[in-house]
Order: sequence, then structure tokens, then C-alpha cells
Amino acid sequence: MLSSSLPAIRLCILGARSVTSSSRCCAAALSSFGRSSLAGTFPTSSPSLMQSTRTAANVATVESFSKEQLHPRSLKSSEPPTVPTIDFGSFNNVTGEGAKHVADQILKAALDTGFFYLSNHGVPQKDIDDMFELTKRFFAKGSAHNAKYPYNPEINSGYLGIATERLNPNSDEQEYKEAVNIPKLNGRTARKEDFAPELANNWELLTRFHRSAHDCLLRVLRAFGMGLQIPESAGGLDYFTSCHRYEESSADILRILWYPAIPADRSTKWTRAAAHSDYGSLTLLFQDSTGGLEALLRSGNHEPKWIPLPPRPGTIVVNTGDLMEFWTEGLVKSTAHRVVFPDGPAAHQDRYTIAYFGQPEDSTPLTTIPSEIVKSKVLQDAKTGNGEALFRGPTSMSQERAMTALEHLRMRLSEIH
Ligand SMILES: O=C(O)CCC(=O)C(=O)O
Ligand SMILES: [Fe+2]
Repeated sequence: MLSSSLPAIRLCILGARSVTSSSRCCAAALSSFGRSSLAGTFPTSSPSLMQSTRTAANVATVESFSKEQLHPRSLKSSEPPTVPTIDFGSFNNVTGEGAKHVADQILKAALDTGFFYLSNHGVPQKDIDDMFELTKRFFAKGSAHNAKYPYNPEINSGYLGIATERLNPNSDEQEYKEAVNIPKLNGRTARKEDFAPELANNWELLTRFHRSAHDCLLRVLRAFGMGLQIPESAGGLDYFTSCHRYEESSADILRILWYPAIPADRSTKWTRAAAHSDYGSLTLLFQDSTGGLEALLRSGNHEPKWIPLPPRPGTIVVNTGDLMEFWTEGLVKSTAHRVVFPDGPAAHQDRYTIAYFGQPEDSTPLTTIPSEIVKSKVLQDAKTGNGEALFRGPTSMSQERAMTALEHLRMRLSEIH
């Protein structure tokens, strides 16, 4: 499954309420749809409404970015794409050259593959270790016990047992994993009493971890604001963070996962996590040492291949989701990925991971971001016929209302339920 088959995020609702406020991600937010709703990951299998709603480009003459910048991989030879480790330490000084260098590295990785590893990410190692310990203790209680605190689809929260989620409904593979989704702990959605005692008794750790993962998300989003050169007047570095406020309703999910060792039952076609793309803004992934994560990456003009993304000590994996691909008109990739059973003895090891799925606030409209880099790419595509060019831009919103993050979420859910 290729990221080019990403589903419809571009959907606009013709004739609906218009948006006349400023172009800022959050400033243009519509009225709230109430409590935050469902989140996680969804398959990329539906036909692209994006294509069906595209119109001719509004061609202008902006060409300030080189072809290499805008289509970094298409010009390269057949060498396999690399997923870099980026030292995020110097991004704290957001005004210095060091920060700019980091932001450029992040953007390049997002353009190249949609994946990168981050070291010095700022989430305390002690909390990561404690979270993995908690995750192991929790799943060791057994599925019969944990099933008493089941998944609630209304708020995308709670426990999911083996083979209850199908990240790729077009595949006949079943997913050999258990998971718990924990929405943001900001007093709006998740209630302690809905979780098993092992988790409820560690609410402080969960709250702290949620917050520090979200803080990391915000820092990476600032790097995207810098890398994509969002003008100060449109929000600059805070363009994305202003619609990812922790206190507000959004569908961010902290998910703890257990992939048990390979099952004895070979009559079922098992996998760990089927191929999918993540549908939010950014995902942060904390892995144990087992491995098995793979991304579908293209080398030059060759067919894409599944490339392993083994754990690198001291790092987390970050990948850009469907909304980032949408906001940048396909410039940034939301890349298909999966988790397979490793070969050899590692197949007989359990695997634990912790994922943080970043989502914008529910009422955030899904419009193209005000970035000259994005605009140049779209205009260049329009000239060369390379891609489905459209730069709608914020000013064209007077007759169409962009779908909101929450509406998008509901649409995705309706496709899989
Ligand atoms: O557990 C992992 O390594 C990745 C899981 C994943 O991609 C997901 O749940 O969206
Ligand atoms: Fe994923």
C-alpha cells in the first residue's frame, strides 16, 4: 500500500458554513464539536476523495525552491533511502543556526521518507523505563482481567484484545497484539475509573508521560513550522502548536502495546500490525529492543520495499501522519508501515511499544498551510504535470468550508466500522 493511495483529507463541504477568519491553523478553528473523539491509526485503503475534489491550479510564478528540495527522492539514484537519527538537543535554542539546521534535517527526512529517529528528544529516560515496566505488568494480568475495561469507540479509549483491530481491512491477516488507548489526561475525556487498577494506580506516571510526550510533539511541530518557513504573520513557529494545545479537545492517544511471541496456532494468518499509515499529525514511537517495525520506502524509480526500522538506543521513531501530508499538499509523506514477526529466535520474544499519536484540536480546519515551500511545490507540479497540483490557500475558503480534524476522524471511522 503506497502513501499515494491516502484517503480523502481534502474533502471540502460545499455550501456549508464559511470560514472568514485568519489563516492561522487555530485562529481559523470552527466552533467546538464537544468532547474529543476517536483517534489512533486507520488504513489507507479507501479511494482518494482528494483526487475527486481537486481542481485546476491557480498558477502563479513562484519558483524559489529547487527541484531537488521539492522532490528530493525522485531525482536520486537507486540507493536505498536512509532514515536519519537527528539530534534534537540544539533545537531548544529556537533562534540559533543550530535550530535551523535541525529543522531542515527534520523537514528533509519528512520529505524523503516520512520517518526519522530523534535523540535528545526531551522525554525523561526514567519515565520511559517506568512506562515500559508498567506496560509489562499491565499485560501480564491477562486478557480476561483486562477485558473488563474494554475499548470504548465513542472516545477511542480502553483495552483492545488480540485480533480486534485490523489496521488494513483489505488484508486477511489478523493482528497478534493487545493495546490500551489512553486519551489526553486533561480532564476532558479519560476517566481514571474506566481503566484497570494497574493503570489507575499509576495515574501520575501516565499523566506525566502523556504531557512530556505531548511537549515533545509540540517541539517537533515547531521545527516543522521553522523548516516549512511559515511566515511570522501566519503564526511562524507556532503555526502548528497553536492548534495542538494540550488543554483543548483533541484526539491525541497514548497507546501501550504488547505483541506476544509468535502464536502456536498456525491456521490463522497472523501478523503483528498490518500495513497502514497513521492519520494524525505526527506519531512518536518508543520501542523495546525486539524490532519488527518496517516502512514502505522507495529507492529512485524502483518499486517501494519494506525497510526495517530497528530500535536505535536512546532514540524514538517519529513519523508524519496523513494530516501532515494533507497540510503540505503531499510534500511531506505519510508513509505506510507495519510490524512483522522478526526472523529467528527473536520471533519467540514478546515485543512492547508505546506510541503517542499527535492530533490537532477537533475544530482545526484541514486547509493547505501558508508555506512558500508547499506553494512552490504545487506550482511546479502544475507546470510539469507532475502530481495533482492545487494550491487552494487560505483565501479561497470563502465558499467552501474545509473539513475539520474531528470530521475527518469520523469519516475514517465510518470507513472501518
Ligand atoms: O508498535 C509499533 O512498532 C508500531 C505500531 C503502529 O504503527 C501503530 O499502532 O500505528
Ligand atoms: Fe502506525
